[in-house]
Order: sequence, then C-alpha cells, then structure tokens
Amino acid sequence: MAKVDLSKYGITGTTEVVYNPSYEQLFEEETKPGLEGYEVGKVSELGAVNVMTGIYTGRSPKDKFIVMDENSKNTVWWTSDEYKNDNHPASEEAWAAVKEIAKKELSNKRLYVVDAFCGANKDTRMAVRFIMEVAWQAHFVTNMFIKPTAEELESFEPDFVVYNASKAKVENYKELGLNSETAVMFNITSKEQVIVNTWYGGEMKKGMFSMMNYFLPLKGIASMHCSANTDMEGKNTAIFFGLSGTGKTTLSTDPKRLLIGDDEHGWDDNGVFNFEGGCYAKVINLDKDSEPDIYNAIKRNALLENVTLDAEGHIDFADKSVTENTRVSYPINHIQNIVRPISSAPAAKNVIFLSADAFGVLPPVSILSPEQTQYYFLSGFTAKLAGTERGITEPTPTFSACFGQAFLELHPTKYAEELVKKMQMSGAKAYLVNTGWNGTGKRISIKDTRGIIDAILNGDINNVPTKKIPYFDFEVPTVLNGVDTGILDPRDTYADASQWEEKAKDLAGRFIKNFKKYEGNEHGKALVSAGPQL
Ligand SMILES: Nc1ncnc2c1ncn2[C@@H]1O[C@H](COP(=O)(O)OP(=O)(O)OP(=O)(O)O)[C@@H](O)[C@H]1O
Ligand SMILES: O=C([O-])CC(=O)C(=O)O
Ligand SMILES: [Mn+2]
Repeated sequence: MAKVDLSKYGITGTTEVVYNPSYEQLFEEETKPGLEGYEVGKVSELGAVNVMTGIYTGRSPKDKFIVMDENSKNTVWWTSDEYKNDNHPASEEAWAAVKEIAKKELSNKRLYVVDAFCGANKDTRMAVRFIMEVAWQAHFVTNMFIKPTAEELESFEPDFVVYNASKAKVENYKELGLNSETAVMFNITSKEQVIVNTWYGGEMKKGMFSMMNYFLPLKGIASMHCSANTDMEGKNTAIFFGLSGTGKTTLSTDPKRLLIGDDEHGWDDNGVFNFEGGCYAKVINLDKDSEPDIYNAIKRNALLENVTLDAEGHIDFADKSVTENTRVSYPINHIQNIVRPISSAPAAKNVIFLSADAFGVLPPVSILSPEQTQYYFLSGFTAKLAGTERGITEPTPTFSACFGQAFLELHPTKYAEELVKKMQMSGAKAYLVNTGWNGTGKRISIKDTRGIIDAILNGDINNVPTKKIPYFDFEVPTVLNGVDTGILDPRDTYADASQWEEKAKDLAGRFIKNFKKYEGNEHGKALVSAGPQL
C-alpha cells in the first residue's frame, strides 16, 4: 500500500510506491534481473554501481524553460536579445501540456518517491519530493540531497515537487513553443519541476540549485555556485567559485581541511552552508594519487555514470567514448574530513574564483582588489569544458556571470550585491586562480594549483613579493612555496613574451566588450576602471 498518495498530483493507478528506499534496496532495484536499456546498473570492481544515462550525458540548457506568469514575469531574469541566458519563458498552456505528459508517463506504474531537503539551514531549506520510475535516479537524488531524519520524514510536507518523466517525449514541442522533445520546466508559482526525455541526473540537482538561486537572494542570502571547506577547527572558511570542470570538487576535497560541500552553497548571517548532501565528481582520467579522497569515495552506495566497465567490472577511467563528463555521485560522508553533523561553517575569509582559461593568458593566481573582485565576479570569464553541457566538445571560452550563469534566476548584479555584502562583513579577500592553460599549451598541474590554494589559505600569499601584470593590473606573487616559480608570471611560460601580449590584448578586448551589458547604471560604469584596459 502506498505510503504517499500520488493521486493528488494527478498520477493515478500507481501499483506501488517505493518510498525513500535504503541503499540496500536501491542496490537491489538497480541491479535486478530484467531491467532494460538505460535502467540497467552494473556493479564495478570498486563496489559502486555504474549506469548509462542515455543520449543526454550532460545538462541541456536550451531545453530549460520557466513558466512566465504574473508572479515570475517581473522577478525572473529572462533571456533577451541584449543579454542571452538560459531562462527561456514558457506559456502556462505549455506547462499544462508538459505536466500532462509527465503525469501520463508516471501513471499506472511502480514508482520511486524520494523526500529530501535542499539546504542545510533549517530556516531556508526546501523540502523536495522527487517522483520517478527509474531506480538509479532515486539513488542519484538520495546521494545528492540531504536525507531527512526518521522524525523529519514523519512530518515531511514538500515545498517543491519534481516529476521526472525521462522516458517520455514532448512530441508537439513546436506547437508549445519549446525547443525540442526534451523539456526541463519550472513553475515557480506552483513550485514544481517537470523533466521529460532526458535521464541526466544533473537536471534534478542543478534544477533545485536554480530554485535556491531564485528564492534565497530575495531573502538577503547569497546563493553561490561554489565549493566550500574550512580548517580543522572549523574557523577559516574558504569558498571556490567556478564553472563546471574548473576544479571546485577537486580543490575543495583537501585532506588538510574539512569539506563543507563541492558545488552549491548559501551564505547568510551565520556563515556558509551547503545546499546538498553529497558530491558529484568528474572522474575522467581520475588519478588515485592526485585525487585520493575522490578515488576512495567510489565504493558501494556511490553511483558512477557513463564510465566504461569490462565484463569483470574493471573501470577504464581514461575512456571518453561515451562522454568526457563521466561522473560519480556519493553521499558526503564518503569523504572522511567533513564538517559534521551539519555541512556549515562560519563566514568565508577567502573567496577564490576558479577560471580555466583556454587562452593561456591569466596568471595562475592574482590577488584581487575589492573593485576587481566585483568586476571579475560579474564577468565570470572561464572556459566551458567538454561534456557538462550538450554540444560542448572542446574547451570553449565563455563569460558566465557569477561563474554559474546557467543557474541564475535573477539578474547577476543581485548575486554580486549579496556576495559583496557578506564579504565586507567578514573582511574576506578574493583571488582569481587559473586552473586552465598557460603558454606551455598544457593545463596547469593540480600540484601547482594545490600549492597556490595552500598559500592563499595559510596566508603565505600575503607575505611574498608581488608584481603587476599589464593590461589587467593583476597583482601576482613572484615566488610561492610549493609552486613552480616559472609559471607565476604567465609571460614566462611563452617562448616569447610577445606571444602572451597578443593574446592578452585579445582577451582584454573580450572582457571590455562583455562588460558593456553592465554599464547601464552608475555602479556598473564605476567598475569599468577595475577591468582590463587597452
Ligand atoms: N590545475 C587543476 N586544478 C583543478 N583541476 C584540474 C587541474 N588540472 C586538471 N584538472 C582536472 O579538472 C577537473 C576538475 O573537475 P571538478 O570536478 O573539480 O570541477 P567542478 O568545478 O567541480 O565541476 P562541476 O561543477 O561540473 O562539478 C578534474 O577532472 C581534474 O582532474
Ligand atoms: O552543471 C554543472 O556544472 C555540473 C553539474 O553539476 C551538472 O551537470 O549538473
Ligand atoms: Mn563539482
């Protein structure tokens, strides 16, 4: 007998509800005989089950829609010709039609329902109900969201409902004004999300992040696409902003520190808190020695995605034949050094912007002034790395506002405002760290980047000689313990410094052009002098 009544959502004929399954149950369900296609889970040599997510192995931002109604019309940051973003408007009719498709798909089935929290802070968390027909999708959200206690489950009332109908298609998408047979739709008024025709779990994870990004800043709380950790005393907190693949997960998972979370955080008057209950690490070319904690987190209850296994379950982490965006999700307690019992810590003292610069122009670390902090946060320059978004197959330079434009539901300046307020209160300093390329043509090593992060967090970076880099006026250290001195000035990594000059001027020009969209008001105009100058 169903513990949860789904008929109130218009889902009828449900044969059974598997409610908040245990990890044991999830394992049984996703490996049981008789599963077909992308529902099949295979046990790997490390004990974690691997699944294939189908055609969609990354998010599909072009298929992201938000219902435009009285409530959202004047609050959401809609895409426009002047400033394109991923908040595409959908009509209420399109919403009704797509929800109908989901209800139909989910009716007369044996379903999984997972109730979980998004947000570690009790005052501002969202209680989310996920409804789906695929076992491993239930596993994914069990890993990624915060598990309610038995007592919390007794009185669980969802604030938000997610209908995952990944097996269905929106056949009449053209009529409905949508982009394709795939739809990832949000209704901010009814507080629901519908997913059709993509199995990629990231749509549920980043979907709820988008909703937190809508609701929290309106309450004066910073909502951030960043990882976070703190020192062993839980005092010296750092946050690491960065677009996909720039190193949030890799660099925040640091055996010397306590992890708060690897991707989505809020910052309120009490400090920094995680939205999630798990981590979602990239595993392409995963190397046991440079990322031991992530490697060791891949065990029973972790869920691998799109990784190649042979018949015996041996993993080939180098294989990118399915996607470069191979992943593992695991509950945060698979990492030994974490903040317990709640993933939160005091206000950040250090704010790090991770940018994977595909042009090889940015220094591996720059010490930012408060004005530069705002300028570079709004600019969000980085490269999109292959795989996380559909259609991106090689590092593609991009300006992604606040290092997470795809997830912003309000105007970028709102996020900048909240971040600046919080940074001023805690006296935090900001650094721009290039985890991408330099003149050698290779990516800066994880070892050098870790050395840089160590020097920021232990304060060494404030006690070394520095110099200024032209065009950008970046202050950079000339020596840093544990870091190859030859890379600190990016010009030294080129055979001839004039090669850097040429690329630097081109990049400076791109920054200037990109920033025009913020120059419509006095505040934006005032920041221009903190940006690159030609
Ligand atoms: N210098 C470097 N610093 C950090 N990561 C690096 C560096 N060089 C290579 N890498 C690789 O880049 C990838 C960084 O991915 P990571 O999962 O940390 O990104 P992320 O910011 O968490 O992305 P997402 O938002 O998609 O989860 C890893 O595969 C890591 O091995
Ligand atoms: O979007 C990202 O940056 C990576 C991720 O978490 C997802 O694919 O959902
Ligand atoms: Mn990550």
